[in-house]
Amino acid sequence: YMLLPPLTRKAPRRAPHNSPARVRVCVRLRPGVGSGEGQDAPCVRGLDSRSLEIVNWRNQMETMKYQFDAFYGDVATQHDIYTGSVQPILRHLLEGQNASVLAYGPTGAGKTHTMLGSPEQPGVIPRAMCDVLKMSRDAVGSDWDVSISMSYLEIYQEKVLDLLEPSLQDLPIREDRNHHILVPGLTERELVSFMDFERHFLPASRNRTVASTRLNQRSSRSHTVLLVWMHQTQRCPPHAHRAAKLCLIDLAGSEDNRRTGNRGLRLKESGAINTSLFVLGKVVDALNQGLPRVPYRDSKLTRLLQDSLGGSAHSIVITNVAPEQRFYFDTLTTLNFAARSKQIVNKPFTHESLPGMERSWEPGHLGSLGVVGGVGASGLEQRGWARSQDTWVLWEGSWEPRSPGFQPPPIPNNPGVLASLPSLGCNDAHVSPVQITSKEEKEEAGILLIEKKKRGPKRKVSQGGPASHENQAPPEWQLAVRPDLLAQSLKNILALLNDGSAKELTALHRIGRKKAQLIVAWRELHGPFGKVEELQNVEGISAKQVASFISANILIGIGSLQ
Ligand SMILES: Nc1ncnc2c1ncn2[C@@H]1O[C@H](COP(=O)(O)OP(=O)(O)OP(=O)(O)O)[C@@H](O)[C@H]1O
Repeated sequence: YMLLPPLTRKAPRRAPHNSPARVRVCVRLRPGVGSGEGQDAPCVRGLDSRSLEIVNWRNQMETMKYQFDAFYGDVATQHDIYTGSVQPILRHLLEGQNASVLAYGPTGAGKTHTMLGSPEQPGVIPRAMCDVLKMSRDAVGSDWDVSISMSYLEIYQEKVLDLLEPSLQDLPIREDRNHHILVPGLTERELVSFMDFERHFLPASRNRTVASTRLNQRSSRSHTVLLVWMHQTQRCPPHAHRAAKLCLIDLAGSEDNRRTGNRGLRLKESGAINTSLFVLGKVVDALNQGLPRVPYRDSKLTRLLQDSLGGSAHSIVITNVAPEQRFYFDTLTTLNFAARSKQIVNKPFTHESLPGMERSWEPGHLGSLGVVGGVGASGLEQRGWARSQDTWVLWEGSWEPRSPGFQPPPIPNNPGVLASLPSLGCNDAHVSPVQITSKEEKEEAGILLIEKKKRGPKRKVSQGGPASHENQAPPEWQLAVRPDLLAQSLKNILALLNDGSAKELTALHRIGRKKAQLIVAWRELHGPFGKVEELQNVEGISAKQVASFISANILIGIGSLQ
């Protein structure tokens, strides 16, 4: 049963005709590491060739189901992934259309295995190179002359570094008048055979490895992009020319989103990784929903991919996840990220009602709401926004499971949110700096910014948290929820109030068994509620309690919005 209203779901939008191509998303589950006793039960289970479920074994009842374009279980081979999801898009290169393959997921989930593989189990990159080079050989004797070349770069801390020529640092990204994305100065090597490819690619990969030992795990903290160009020229007049680009990308580990207390370089790295991955999610979302604005320019990665994601390009994101229970939280976040524009088959649910503990976290569109959250057996997870001048931070955090009825403290909407979350007992906090400056972007993120001219002296904290939190709240800003989302949330709560059994009603915050019974009795006598506020007509429920009920169920953590 869906307990929290779908605060973050947007009305499905049909992509208009001629709209940019959809980005396909598939999930690959890596086999478990180790065997025998002590081995975790896997937290991810395949249901069919497109669906999977994730199980939190601390509470087996907490299960989420997702549907993607394809799901590859732990027995899937490199060949299965390649022929099932990658090879079909390569033929479009011959038509002069760009393509991209991105491996996404936390460290150790199998991105490099999927993209690169090993000599025994070659991955997407060597297989695609073989096919592309074969296409050029097959063209011999045809009307077209096909040539192949490659560039290899890394995006590290929002800087473009040339791996074929490591002395070239921080290259610019430009767009020509035909909207092709170029990296002036980037080294390009012509390839005739697979041996040529290995000759350039292997030492360049070592460049990356050398840097990683020096720069502390740089390999999983940078995005590596192999660009493969296919140029075709007609042998006979009019000697037409076609160019297509294939981008093969091993993304930085998505778990870097969730580092706590990072300082210095680590914090800078996290920020840069988060910016790119966060914007990538927004780009994929915008393309798949047919939104008029796609925020390619907001990160180096998406800017580089501007002509390879959307438009007439063909793209696939391979989301890698690990089965071990200890990666449950990473896996859940990764799947939620990947599922932003996918259908979530059902919402988190619990079969049993344990008053106050069965609230489940609503997954969905990151940042589409000021703060969302809910209490589940795995604790409480919340997301929110905070602002520091023109930089917004998106934060996420979780609290350990608490006693029934546990409410999170109010979260300050201020730039010090990173520092303050751990002190509030939030043990898995992380932030992602994002530039959100235009009104359009704020609306996209679901943020309504309310500028307050001046706030008076310290106000009372409204949700029972320590008063000191209020000291950290910014004097001039507060966040509110977009009215349409708010209306939708209220509608869903109303539906539950009108249709839920007494037991189901106790799943709502601030509704215990007694109040639930009062509501059901009132409903039987007077018929359904017209609006949530009418709860105050129920004898034994005051207007004040209704206000607190609404804010606890919709705006958990936004203490100032009352
Ligand atoms: N499908 C698979 N079958 C067998 N082994 C796998 C599979 N996927 C990953 N592995 C193994 O798991 C380990 C971690 O995988 P890998 O290095 O590809 O992760 P990653 O996501 O690229 O991590 P990082 O972000 O740190 O680079 C490696 O030893 C790899 O060989």
